Amino acid sequence: MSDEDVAGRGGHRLDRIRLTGVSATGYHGVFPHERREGQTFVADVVAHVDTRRAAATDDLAHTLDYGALAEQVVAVLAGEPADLIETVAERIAATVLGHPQVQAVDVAVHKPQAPITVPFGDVVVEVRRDRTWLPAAEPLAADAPRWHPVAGPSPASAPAEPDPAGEPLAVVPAPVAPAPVVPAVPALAPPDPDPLALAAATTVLPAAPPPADPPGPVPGPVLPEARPADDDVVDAELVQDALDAAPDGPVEVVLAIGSNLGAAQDTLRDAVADLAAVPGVEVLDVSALARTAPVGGPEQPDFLNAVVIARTTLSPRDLLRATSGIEQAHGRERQVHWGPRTLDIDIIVYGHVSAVTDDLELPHPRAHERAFVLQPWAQVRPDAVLHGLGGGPVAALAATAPDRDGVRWLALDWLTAPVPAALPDPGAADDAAAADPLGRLDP
Ligand SMILES: Nc1ncnc2c1ncn2[C@@H]1O[C@H](COP(=O)(O)OP(=O)(O)OP(=O)(O)O)[C@@H](O)[C@H]1O
Ligand SMILES: Nc1nc2c(c(=O)[nH]1)N=C(CO)CN2
Repeated sequence: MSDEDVAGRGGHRLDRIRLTGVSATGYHGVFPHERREGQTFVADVVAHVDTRRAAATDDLAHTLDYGALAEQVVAVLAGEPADLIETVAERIAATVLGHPQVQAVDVAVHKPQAPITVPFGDVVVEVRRDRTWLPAAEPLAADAPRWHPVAGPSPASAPAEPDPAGEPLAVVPAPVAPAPVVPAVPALAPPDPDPLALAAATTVLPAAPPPADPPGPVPGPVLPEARPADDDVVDAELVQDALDAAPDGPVEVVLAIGSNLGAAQDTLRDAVADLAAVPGVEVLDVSALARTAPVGGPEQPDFLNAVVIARTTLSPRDLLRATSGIEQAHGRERQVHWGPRTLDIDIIVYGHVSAVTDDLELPHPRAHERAFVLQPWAQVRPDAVLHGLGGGPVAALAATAPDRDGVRWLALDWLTAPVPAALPDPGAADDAAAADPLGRLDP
């Protein structure tokens, strides 16, 4: 199997969960006797994931449960027959990628009893698939039946029956209940009494059942949509995860907006209006405007930052699409990491959802250490609590954040007040702290 590293966001090597030698009797093969009699198939799986959150919390709910994974692999091996072990490998890869926290997967399917006419040790097909190089087969369906060589699919709950010839059925793969699926990363915080937030946490990322639970009706994996079997144009959009699911009801979200290029205050005002105009987004509150020293990146002008509290019925990823669209409409370019920008919109929290995926991380992974986010947030929601790793009461985090001294001033009426002459270029005057052009709040 490929031993090449898989890089996660930021270029770091992803961690690996390796499961080897999972075996089951399956009915794959092109020959009738293979379909009839079955043989042993063995699979090795390496899931490439970021295990830090699970390790930090020592919580199974934040990683891939290898027990559940093994059951899913067996269900594919012992499931619907395919002619080729290539197809079996793709099905396993698709099933493993159904776990949103898995960024890439290596699968090897061995067929040690393959009908080969010369002595041989093993024959194995190895594939690596990820979210850009997608599997070319369907994943295991949540309600996949076990396979019977004579009768075909049969409900997992049905007892073995004699076959028409009066003989007991020869080989019935072990009943495999659809494996419980570990959610992307469920909320770390205790359930929020706010029914909206709770709905978000439980609907978007359902909590994992405790490992000791007997197999029962559990939600299946969030799977790629069906596609024609021989469609070799693989559409990256087809792989979905829990962050694509719309919530049952409106969810409160916190968005951080920032700008340090062009007419920053006008841009931020427009951004608030643009957000309010997105169908499925209702702006509830907008914080004071902060003038902040740049954190990280090259030398650049001060930022203007604010926080928007909104309510949304969009899925987390649809919300990200909407915010990215607004950034682009305001001429956002990504040339320099943490470089100057006309408009930046970060999703700080989406209800109590916690998730780490390639394109969206919730809560925003750096929010807990950014006074330019925390101070405006605490100003508009003094009792807010940031959940997740490094979280805590927002006001307290703001008071200790490393960049707290860079938050120069806060202006309350920035949405309605005319833009003062001193403001168009936030980076122009370094003595802005002293010469507060709006003279409102002193942080
Ligand atoms: N919570 C989140 N909010 C917004 N973007 C996110 C989030 N989590 C992950 N991303 C991803 O981050 C990518 C890069 O975002 P962006 O260029 O705005 O980063 P940045 O603002 O320069 O840095 P930072 O993420 O540290 O604020 C986005 O395209 C998006 O897919
Ligand atoms: N003061 C300040 N510094 C930053 C900001 C920002 O909005 N304000 N955004 C960054 C990347 O999102 C990096 N650094």
